[in-house]
Amino acid sequence: MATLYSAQSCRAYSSLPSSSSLSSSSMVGQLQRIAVSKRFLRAKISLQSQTGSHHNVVRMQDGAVATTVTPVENKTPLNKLKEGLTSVSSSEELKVAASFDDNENESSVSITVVGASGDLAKKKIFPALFALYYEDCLPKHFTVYGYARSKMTDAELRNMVSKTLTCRIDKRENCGEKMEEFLKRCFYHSGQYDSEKNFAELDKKLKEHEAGRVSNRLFYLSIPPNIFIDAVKCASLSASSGNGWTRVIVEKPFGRDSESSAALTKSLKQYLEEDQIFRIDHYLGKELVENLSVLRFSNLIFEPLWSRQYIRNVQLIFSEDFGTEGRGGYFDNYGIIRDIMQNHLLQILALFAMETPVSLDAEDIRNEKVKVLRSMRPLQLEDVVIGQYKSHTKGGITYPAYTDDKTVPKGSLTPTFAAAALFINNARWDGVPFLMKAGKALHTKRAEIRVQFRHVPGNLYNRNIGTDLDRATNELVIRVQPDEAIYLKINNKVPGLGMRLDRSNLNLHYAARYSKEIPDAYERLLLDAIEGERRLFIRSDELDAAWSLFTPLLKELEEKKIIPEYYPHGSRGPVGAHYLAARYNVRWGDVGLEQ
Ligand SMILES: NC(=O)C1=CN([C@@H]2O[C@H](COP(=O)(O)OP(=O)(O)OC[C@H]3O[C@@H](n4cnc5c(N)ncnc54)[C@H](OP(=O)(O)O)[C@@H]3O)[C@@H](O)[C@H]2O)C=CC1
Ligand SMILES: O=C1O[C@H](COP(=O)(O)O)[C@@H](O)[C@H](O)[C@H]1O
Repeated sequence: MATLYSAQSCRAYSSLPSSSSLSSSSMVGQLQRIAVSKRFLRAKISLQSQTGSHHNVVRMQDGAVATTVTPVENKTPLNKLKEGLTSVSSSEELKVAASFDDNENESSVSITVVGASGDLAKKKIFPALFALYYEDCLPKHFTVYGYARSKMTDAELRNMVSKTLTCRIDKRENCGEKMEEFLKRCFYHSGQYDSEKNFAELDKKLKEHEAGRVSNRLFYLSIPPNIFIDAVKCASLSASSGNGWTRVIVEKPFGRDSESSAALTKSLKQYLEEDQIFRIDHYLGKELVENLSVLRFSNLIFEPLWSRQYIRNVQLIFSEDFGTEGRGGYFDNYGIIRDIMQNHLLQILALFAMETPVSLDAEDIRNEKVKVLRSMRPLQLEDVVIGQYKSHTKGGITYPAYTDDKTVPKGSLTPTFAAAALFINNARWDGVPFLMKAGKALHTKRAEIRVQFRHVPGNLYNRNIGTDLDRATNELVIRVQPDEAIYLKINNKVPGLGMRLDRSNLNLHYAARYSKEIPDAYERLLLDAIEGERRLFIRSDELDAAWSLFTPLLKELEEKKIIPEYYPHGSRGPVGAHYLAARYNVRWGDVGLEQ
């Protein structure tokens, strides 16, 4: 099957044929297509000399070729491409007089991982940067700096990082060599997070690497939230770029309620403009979450069904089969509602439920998402069930309770499980329950979106289905992880002379359909931040709206000291979740024989 549009890997575009100037008639369609799908464009921009100037050529995966017009100084290639595209009119002869390569050669990107000695940096950020390097997605002149208080030499940082780098299963070619090359571009600077002097030293080192080129700087704050502002202040005052862009990726948690989140935003904005702040929610970078809009907006069969008219309920389910394990100190201050629901699941909900955006531009999409969030009613206590895992012995092994974690205060009431019913009070979704369920130390690790459709009115085959009409409900399942898949449960005739129906799956199983390994969410998001693409990052008004929904509930839970329902480590979680769903006439789709 042919692949439509856009490159999936930067690497696939590294060698492009020469192209001469192209006429508008052949180009306009292609340019429009690039314009509408520019977010998906991961095409390598090839720079070719033509009559003394330089000509920018982009080849789409389906072989289409497009050229772009003069870029603007000091922009990343993708932005330059966007700039070029918007200035093309349908009647124009596309003559290109651009010089991307000069800009490319003159600009550099320095990525500083603040908190480089930490868990997230080792587990996710350095491996994602390497994967981008391996895929030729990083700019020609880039440098990675680790920054933390721990004392380390460059060699020690490289040694630490090298232990976490992996090669793609489908691309082992030259991987060792690439790792060596990547590690040579990694450096370390030890400093305090609240020391302008230490950041000024970093600035000096960055300048040496930038060697007089336009300097673009990305700071990834991979540190505990209580030191975000110190680090932002020092980075901004002492180490921001003098002639290029400076961007800061901020990790969650973005506060713990409306007030603290607003205070964080206010403090960040003392040092940064909103468009420099990239609030990361790594679930938005997951492949199947990214695909949600494609599925809905580019297939005729789904969009007409996407409303209260046909959808009975939507379920957003997150479960982990391990406990807080070492992160109990952090977790106890937040709990599962803040850790997973208020951000990851709510973001998926907003993307799922939004109206068709004007375009795929970041602001158009975020405008629609924020409308969904603002149309929702804040959660009430009766809409929620909370739980906490207790110790459980199985097969001679004893699994600890949440409160057995030494970093968790004894008697903590922090929920490690929650189920909630949310409603969107707009014309499309009025009355449709959006049920969320999130938990740690459950029986399985999974994240999925389940869409249960209404029963077929006057179904001719009701007799063959039996009394339990729920068993015949069409259900669309988007399995975000693991083993990514999209499947649709349909009723089907069991082959044979009789008339017996069963429920079968139309199944798009990614491992069977696509040979390419799925990139980690952090790869996509880091690349977006480098390219200045904000679509998958949280805007401050989205964040405010998200906190408004959860803050009253969180306060009430804490003030009233609501006792969670205890569930055994490794179980399916509290039964209360089933009663909650039943109140809205819903059965959780992940429970039962066939899932
Ligand atoms: N780990 C994960 O899976 C996830 C993490 N996050 C978020 O990412 C950020 C980083 O997480 P993670 O790597 O786990 O964090 P860590 O606790 O590992 O902290 C990162 C680094 O920050 C420094 N640090 C830790 N505590 C303090 C402190 N009290 N004061 C000053 N410096 C401190 C340490 O470096 P040094 O001592 O060398 O200065 C440490 O190596 C956090 O905001 C977290 O909430 C988000 C999603 C998942
Ligand atoms: O943000 C978080 O996400 C992880 C789960 O991420 P995943 O990509 O592994 O599904 C979760 O374990 C952690 O508690 C939370 O802070």
